Amino acid sequence: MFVDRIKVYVKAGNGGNGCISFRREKYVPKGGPNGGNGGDGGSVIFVADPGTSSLVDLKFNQHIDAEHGGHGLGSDMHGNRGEDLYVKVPPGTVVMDINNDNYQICDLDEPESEIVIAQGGKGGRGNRSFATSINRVPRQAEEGYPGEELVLLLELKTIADVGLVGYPNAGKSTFLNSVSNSGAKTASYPFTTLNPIVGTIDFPDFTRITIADIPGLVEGAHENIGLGHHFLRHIERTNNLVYVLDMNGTDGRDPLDDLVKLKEELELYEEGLSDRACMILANKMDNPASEENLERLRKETDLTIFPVIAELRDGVDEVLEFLHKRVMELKKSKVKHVPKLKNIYRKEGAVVVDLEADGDDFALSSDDDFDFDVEDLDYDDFYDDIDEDEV
Ligand SMILES: Nc1nc2c(ncn2[C@@H]2O[C@H](COP(=O)(O)OP(=O)(O)OP(=O)(O)O)[C@@H](O)[C@H]2O)c(=O)[nH]1
Ligand SMILES: [Mg+2]
Repeated sequence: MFVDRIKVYVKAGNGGNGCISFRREKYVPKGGPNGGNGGDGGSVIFVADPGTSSLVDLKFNQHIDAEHGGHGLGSDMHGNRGEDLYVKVPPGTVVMDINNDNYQICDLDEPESEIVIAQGGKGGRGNRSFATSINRVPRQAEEGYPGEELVLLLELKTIADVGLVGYPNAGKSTFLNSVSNSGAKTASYPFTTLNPIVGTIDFPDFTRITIADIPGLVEGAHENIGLGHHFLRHIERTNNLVYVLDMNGTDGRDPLDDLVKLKEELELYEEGLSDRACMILANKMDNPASEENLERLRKETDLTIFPVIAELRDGVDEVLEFLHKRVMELKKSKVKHVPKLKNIYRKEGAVVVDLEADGDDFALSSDDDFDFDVEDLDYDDFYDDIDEDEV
């Protein structure tokens, strides 16, 4: 089973209570306070685990509770720290706070990234911690603080470089299987694929692209007809969309008509979504009617069209080459060059920051038009890297 939307209750551990206790020994009748502190409660931590592909390990309405901290004891014994609870979720999981208008707490879109979803409560201090020179016998201790508690909506939004969009039976899974080992089931009936399946393609230059087989769209998908939202959600995060058309026009369909309607569905779900279409995979070109449809299609659209017989792997390499190039170019343009700090010093009262980016040196001075206040800068991290004398 594949689950991509689930509600869970999350509760971090409470801190343990502090203890009130006094040293009592045979020859020490009036011993000092020795009540230990309570241990901190464990936190609930979500981890984006690449080995997890669906939220199926969690049950709807499941309670996810981290361990409480132990209470403090006499003889200065502190309570044990509650253990943190790590919960594996698939990369691409969006975490929302149900009690706060589905406010988005985080988006675990980076594999291996983790976030403390609910912070464990701090342990209370025992009476030993309250002793002062004035009050040597404090009869006072703190209770542990409660751990954070949340009701969450987890939603998985597939992350892939390319998304295959098409009507049921167009041949999306057949294509993906022909180029990757996705193992998507193919069959001659619609809705064979019910969940997004991501195939990975490795290239000889050690780059890789991922292609998601997004289940068949139907008219009205934007209104959630045919589980439309369930499918469309996974297109939101795919930067390159490929329209997969059945050029045969099986079941009385017309590929040109399909193209118009697919575009329409995307736009109705989210304005501008259809701008992400980068090509048309004109499939099932193994039929005489297909050639004629292809000619008509060429006149109707400016998108690059690749005629393909997915079933025979005919033409699929050209498609891969095109997608590979496109994805890599997009990725390259997104790389941010973070400037490297070389030096900070004062010059005539102004703070000057020397930076290096892309092999070029440049300097910023507080005399320049900064849109932040130099005094507000946190230099601590910078100072670690540079010579104290120069500052
Ligand atoms: N003639 C012909 N049939 C094809 C070709 N590619 C796929 N098919 C057939 O079309 C049918 C549907 O293929 P799928 O890959 O399951 O289609 P899909 O788009 O994944 O369909 P859903 O998962 O239902 O959305 C299967 O019977 C395939 O064998 C092709 O190039 N030529
Ligand atoms: Mg399929």
